[in-house]
Amino acid sequence: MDFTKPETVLNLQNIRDELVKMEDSIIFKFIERSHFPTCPGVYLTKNPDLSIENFDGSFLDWALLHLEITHSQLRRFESPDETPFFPDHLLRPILPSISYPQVLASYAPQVNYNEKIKATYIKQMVPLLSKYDGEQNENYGSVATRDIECLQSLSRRIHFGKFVAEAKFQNDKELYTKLIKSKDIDGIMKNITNSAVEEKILERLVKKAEVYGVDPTNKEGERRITPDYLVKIYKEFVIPMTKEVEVEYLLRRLTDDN
Ligand SMILES: C=C(O[C@@H]1C=C(C(=O)O)C=C[C@H]1O)C(=O)O
Repeated sequence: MDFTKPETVLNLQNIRDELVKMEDSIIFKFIERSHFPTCPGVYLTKNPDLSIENFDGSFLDWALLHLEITHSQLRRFESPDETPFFPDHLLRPILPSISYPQVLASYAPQVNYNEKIKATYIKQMVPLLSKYDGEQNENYGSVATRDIECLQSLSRRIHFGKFVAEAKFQNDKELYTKLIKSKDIDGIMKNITNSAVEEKILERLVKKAEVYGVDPTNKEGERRITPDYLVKIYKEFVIPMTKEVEVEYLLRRLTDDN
């Protein structure tokens, strides 16, 4: 997929192929996170054991914010497939700007699910991915960097729903215009859903987890990335949030004459 070539971007099969490629990246980042315990202190705002001057968020928030500031100067967030967690803190790139052809509606950057993605990752995914429940202060930096890798991959995957939605809108403007005009959210959700594609994704994840996720060195009682965990994460969190992004993007689509 080449974001300078719109015809490659809005081809639904190309988009689906891209989502398949992201599975491997997400699984390998989950495996990296699985080497550490839950480390709840990383996510605690105003953690008394980890006070950060002039900052009242969590250690993870501080690390993610400062990485995004640097990445914004490297032009990361000019790319249409990147959605920042701290959009109000970005800086201008030090590299020359790339004028990507407009593929998505002008409001696309405002469709930002990262707060929900972060909350879901911390509350629902970390307990499944981490090796055991507990602290490991000496690894706070490693845990935060692994979490950021997971969050950025999950964010890119879920916000790819904007490309899926635009492709589906272009493929059937009449249907979606009618549904959007009548604010038929259930109708939009029903029509963007492709259960066969979802089923195929979950079946493939089981196979990949069996191949990639098994760690023979795991001690008794320690968790590891099992096929069930991966399927649960995708089925209950990743796919539903991707579809929410699709619906939110489509609901505003008639406000833009792109
Ligand atoms: C991404 C798509 O839209 C929906 C979301 C999917 C997902 O998040 O994996 C898969 C199929 C659809 O229900 C698609 O149609 O490919």
